[in-house]
Amino acid sequence: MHDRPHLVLIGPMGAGKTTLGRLLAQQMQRPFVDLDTVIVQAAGVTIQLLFQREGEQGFRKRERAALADVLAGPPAVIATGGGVVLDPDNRHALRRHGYVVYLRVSLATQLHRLHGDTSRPLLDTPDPAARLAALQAQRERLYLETADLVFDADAGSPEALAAALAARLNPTGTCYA
Ligand SMILES: Nc1ncnc2c1ncn2[C@@H]1O[C@H](COP(=O)(O)OP(=O)(O)O)[C@@H](O)[C@H]1O
Ligand SMILES: O=C(O)C1=C[C@@H](OP(=O)(O)O)[C@@H](O)[C@H](O)C1
Ligand SMILES: [Mg+2]
Repeated sequence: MHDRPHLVLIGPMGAGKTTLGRLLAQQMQRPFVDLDTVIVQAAGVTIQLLFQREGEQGFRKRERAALADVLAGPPAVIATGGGVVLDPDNRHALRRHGYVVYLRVSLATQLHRLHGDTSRPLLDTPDPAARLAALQAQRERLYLETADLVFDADAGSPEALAAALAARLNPTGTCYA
């Protein structure tokens, strides 16, 4: 058994973690786990409601617990939420149990992909572009220090990007290079 069994996607909102993760898991014949979905299923309410009721802090607590559970489970392709790297214990756990890929995209791509989205409470603001830029300024360093591989996910269909990323990984989900 590989000692870092999971393939983990990190990166900002709109990078395509959920979309590419699902496709990659199919391609690699591994289970797909979306961390936000695990949190929502455990809580029984949406992420917007969790933020309303418990604040971002409450959401982060649930996110930390969900991540620990998922990392202790069977080898999977895991799509995280954009803020998972804020917690130092999460960063450590991700690197210990997974091969971590940072999906890098431009601010313009994020804005384009997330236009009209109402499911992300952090974007419920008059100026989503400024919010995304501020989040990236805070988090980019954390994505880079956590990642084993940085993958440019800015252009191309989800299918083409998933195939290109899979081509850079061997069957255990670690990098050839
Ligand atoms: N390569 C892509 N090209 C165009 N649209 C994409 C691509 N990847 C994802 N999307 C779209 O962008 C939005 C955000 O994708 P999602 O996978 O939810 O990102 P994340 O999980 O990183 O926030 C979704 O509507 C998705 O369909
Ligand atoms: O960047 C963030 O802090 C968040 C990203 C979201 O996931 P995606 O990155 O999949 O959109 C979700 O976890 C929550 O709304 C908070
Ligand atoms: Mg997602």
